[in-house]
Amino acid sequence: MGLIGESGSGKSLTARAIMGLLPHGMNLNGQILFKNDDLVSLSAEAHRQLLGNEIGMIFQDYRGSFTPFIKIGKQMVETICTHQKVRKKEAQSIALQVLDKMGLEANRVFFSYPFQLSGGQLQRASIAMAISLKPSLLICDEMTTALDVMNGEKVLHYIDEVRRETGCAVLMITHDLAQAYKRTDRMYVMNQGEIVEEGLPEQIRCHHQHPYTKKLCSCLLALPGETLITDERVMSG
Ligand SMILES: Nc1ncnc2c1ncn2[C@@H]1O[C@H](COP(=O)(O)OP(=O)(O)OP(=O)(O)O)[C@@H](O)[C@H]1O
Repeated sequence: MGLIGESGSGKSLTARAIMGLLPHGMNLNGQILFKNDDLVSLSAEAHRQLLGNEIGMIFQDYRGSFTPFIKIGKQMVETICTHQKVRKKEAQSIALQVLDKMGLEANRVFFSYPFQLSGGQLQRASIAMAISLKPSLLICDEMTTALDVMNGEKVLHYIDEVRRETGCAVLMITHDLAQAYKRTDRMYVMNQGEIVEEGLPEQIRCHHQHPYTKKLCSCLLALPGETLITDERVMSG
């Protein structure tokens, strides 16, 4: 499922509300239905129990995903052991496998401190950690922003694979309309904290009703199309 909308429309706060991680002092009204629970009326402790195993999130700001002075592998193994009933050795093999799937040099990253990795490598390691727990709902908040196109595609492809394998739901929050059209089954458009339109990607793209969706989509359609390279341009180049 894709959630799109301009910067400041409330996408990340929606995700944080699902996680029970709203900034201190913010009030929450309404319902968030997840399986048989209304997350809004759960106690903080019961809500916390759902995080990791049931609901996982890949944050836009990946730098907070790891403690700076503990090696990536140790943190992954501890997280996997806390959430799943597996021994350290098995957790280590799960961690290495997912790091590898993210296109990383699994061994090197496993034995590195966070500061020894590039931003893109660290983001992929944080995605690996969230995915290794195989949550029922995976929230991806602008997760490919720190990645180059090739690694971004690799990660999105792997998340598709995980989705097919485990049947988990993926909530993809993105500014990238093309990515949302390509990767989601249903799209929701958010404006000033409210969902103003929803539908199949084709409906949102070609048969949208709301003026705000029209404005958003026109930005994509306004991208320059492919132009033929003329002999003249080749000669002058
Ligand atoms: N900690 C906070 N305290 C007060 N207001 C906040 C806080 N975090 C976000 N907001 C406000 O809530 C609104 C929605 O923010 P949110 O981060 O959900 O936007 P977004 O759609 O995810 O934007 P972006 O695409 O830029 O990440 C914004 O007006 C923002 O200024």
